[in-house]
Amino acid sequence: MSQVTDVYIISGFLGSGKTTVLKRLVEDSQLKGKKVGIILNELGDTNVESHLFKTEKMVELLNGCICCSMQEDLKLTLNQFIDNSVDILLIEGTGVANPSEIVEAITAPVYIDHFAIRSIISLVDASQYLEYQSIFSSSKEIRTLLKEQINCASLIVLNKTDLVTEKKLEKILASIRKTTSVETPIIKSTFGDVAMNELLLSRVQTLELTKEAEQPTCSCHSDDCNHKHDHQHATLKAVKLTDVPKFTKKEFEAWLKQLPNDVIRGKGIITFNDGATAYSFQYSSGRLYVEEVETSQPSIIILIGDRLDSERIKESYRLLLQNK
Ligand SMILES: Nc1nc2c(ncn2[C@@H]2O[C@H](COP(=O)(O)OP(=O)(O)OP(=O)(O)O)[C@@H](O)[C@H]2O)c(=O)[nH]1
Repeated sequence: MSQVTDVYIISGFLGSGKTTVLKRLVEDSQLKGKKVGIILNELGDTNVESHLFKTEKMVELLNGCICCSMQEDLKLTLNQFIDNSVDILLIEGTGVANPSEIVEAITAPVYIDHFAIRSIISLVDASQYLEYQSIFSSSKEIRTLLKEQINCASLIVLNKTDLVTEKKLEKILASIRKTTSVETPIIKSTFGDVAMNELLLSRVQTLELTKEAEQPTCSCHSDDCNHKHDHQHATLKAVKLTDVPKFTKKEFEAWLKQLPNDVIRGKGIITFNDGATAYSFQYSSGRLYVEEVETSQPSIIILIGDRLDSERIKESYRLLLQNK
C-alpha cells in the first residue's frame, strides 16, 4: 500500500492571502526535501500564478470550483496523486470555495488509506472583513460562504493586519469569535508569516474515519456549516480581458481604482510602457501589487467580483484603450 499523504487545505475569500501562504508551505517543504503536490483551483479559465510553482507537481483545476461543480475533477486529480505519490499535498481552493465540501471529497472511503487531512487553514483579510459584512449585506450566499470558510477552519489566519489599526483588529477578532468555536486558534499575520509549526500542526481528526464510514467528518463546529447544502456562489463572476496593450503603471492603477466597487479582486500578467519585462499583478483590498516575472504567458487581466457587470467593465476598458 502507498504511504498516507499529508493534506493541507488552504481556504479563504478572494485576495485574503492563500497563495502567499501556499508559497511559504512549498518553500518549507522543499527545504526539508519533501516531494510537494499542489492542486490549484481557479474560478476563471486561466491561472496567472502558475509561474510561482514551476518545479512542483501541480495540477490546475480551472473554470469552476472544486467544492461543487468540479468535485469529479478533484477526484480524478486525487487519483493521480495516489499513483504518483507525494509527501505533502497542498490544496488551494478558489476564494469562493467552501472547505467542508473539499473535505468531503477527500474523506471518501476510497481515499482514506491514501490521504490524511492535517489542517484546514482559512485566511481572513483583516482589511476587508468588516467591510464585506456591509458590501455583501444583500448577498446571503456570500455572507454564508464567508462564515463557513471561518467555521470550517481548523486554523484561522487573520492576515493583512498591517492594513488595519489595533482597535479595528480587536473588533474583527470579537466578530470572528462570535461565530467560531473557542477551540479554533486565530493567528494574526502579515503576508502569512505564521510560524511553520503552527501551519503544519496536525489539527484535523479525520484519521478516525473507517472505510465503512458513511458520513465523512470535517472539523466544523458550527450549525451554519451545512454539508448537504445546495452550494451556490453564482453571483461571483470572473471577467477576462485579453490582447492587453502596454500601459504606464499609473494609468493602469488609476483605471483599476475607478472600477465599480463590486470588483473585489484583480490579477494577471501585464507589461508596462517602460520595457519588455512582464509583471504579475495583484489587485486586492483596493491595492495594486506588481512583481517582475519570467513567463511566456501573454498579457491578461482577470477581474473577479460580485454580480460583475462584464459589459460595463469591458466598456470601461475600451475607454481606457481609446484614451491612451
Ligand atoms: N498589505 C498586505 N498585502 C498582502 C498580505 N498578504 C498578502 N498580500 C498581498 O495581497 C495580494 C493577494 O494575495 P494572494 O496570496 O494572492 O491572495 P489569494 O487569497 O491567493 O487570492 P485569490 O486566489 O485570488 O483569492 C498579493 O498581492 C499579496 O502580496 C498582507 O498581509 N498585507
